[in-house]
Amino acid sequence: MGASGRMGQMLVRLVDDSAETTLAAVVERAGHDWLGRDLGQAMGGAAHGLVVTDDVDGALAQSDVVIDFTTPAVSVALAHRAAAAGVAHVIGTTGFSDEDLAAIAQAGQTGRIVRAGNMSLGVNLLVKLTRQVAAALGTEYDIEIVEAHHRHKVDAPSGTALMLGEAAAAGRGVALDAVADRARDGITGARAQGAIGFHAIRGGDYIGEHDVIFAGEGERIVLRHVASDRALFARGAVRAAIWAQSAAPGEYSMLDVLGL
Ligand SMILES: NC(=O)C1=CN([C@@H]2O[C@H](COP(=O)(O)OP(=O)(O)OC[C@H]3O[C@@H](n4cnc5c(N)ncnc54)[C@H](OP(=O)(O)O)[C@@H]3O)[C@@H](O)[C@H]2O)C=CC1
Ligand SMILES: O=C(O)C1=N[C@H](C(=O)O)C[C@H](O)C1
Repeated sequence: MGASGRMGQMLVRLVDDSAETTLAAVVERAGHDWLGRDLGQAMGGAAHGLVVTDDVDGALAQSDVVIDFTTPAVSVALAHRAAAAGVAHVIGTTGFSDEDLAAIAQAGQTGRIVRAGNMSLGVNLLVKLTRQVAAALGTEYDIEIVEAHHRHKVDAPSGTALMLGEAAAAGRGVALDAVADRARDGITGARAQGAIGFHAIRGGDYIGEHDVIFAGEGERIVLRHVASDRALFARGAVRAAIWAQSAAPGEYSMLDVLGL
């Protein structure tokens, strides 16, 4: 789903190159200029043999799993269509509202869904570490999450930053919504003890960088992940797609896939 996108094109190459996977169909939005064209030629290379389509249900009928890095509205609708078709759904999309997440959870009652704001092993390990460090340190250590992404990214904080924030809040035994501080500007007053701050840098070609800072008196601990190749996320998504084949209905995360 979203074959022409930054992640979509990465996934096409990876699925084609893997001995464990076969690309069954490629979908783009109605009106897209790739529709009706050979996929390989649309990507600027040799003919592939698959034609890009906007027929979602036709594509699902030919597939065991759909990998989806698109937009929240597309992913929410697809979660229900994939569940109805008995097709597993790997969701990499970020920027969901609470209502979107509830709708995806509902689809996960009958469908098999793996959803993660970051599909990399390193970030999911960082999620575990963040929870541990937050649990070990008291609220005298201020938690700030700083993320940097390319200029085209449309959502903030990033899905990864929110995963890290959720982990930090869980480590402290609080709800993220109760402590998140997502926008500081002007005379904000002093920092509230226990707040978890979020900061988003957007520019150039950053692929994705995340720091979780625990700032105390006389010391700072910084947990950092730097993605230097987008293929990292695609590899995680393909791993999730294979894992989902043997999963029972439910909504899973990459922690489940990776056994973390
Ligand atoms: N979980 C993870 O590990 C990662 C998650 N992401 C997330 O994945 C999402 C996509 O990122 P990225 O690839 O950079 O974004 P892009 O904008 O490059 O790709 C999104 C693609 O989805 C297509 N699309 C839009 N609407 C539809 C539709 N109705 N049907 C089919 N395709 C559609 C877009 O087409 P068009 O442009 O023509 O509208 C575009 O090709 C973002 O939410 C991002 O945050 C990204 C990297 C890693
Ligand atoms: O939009 C991106 O590019 C990325 N999005 C994900 C996010 O929102 O965290 C994952 C990765 O950082 C790249």
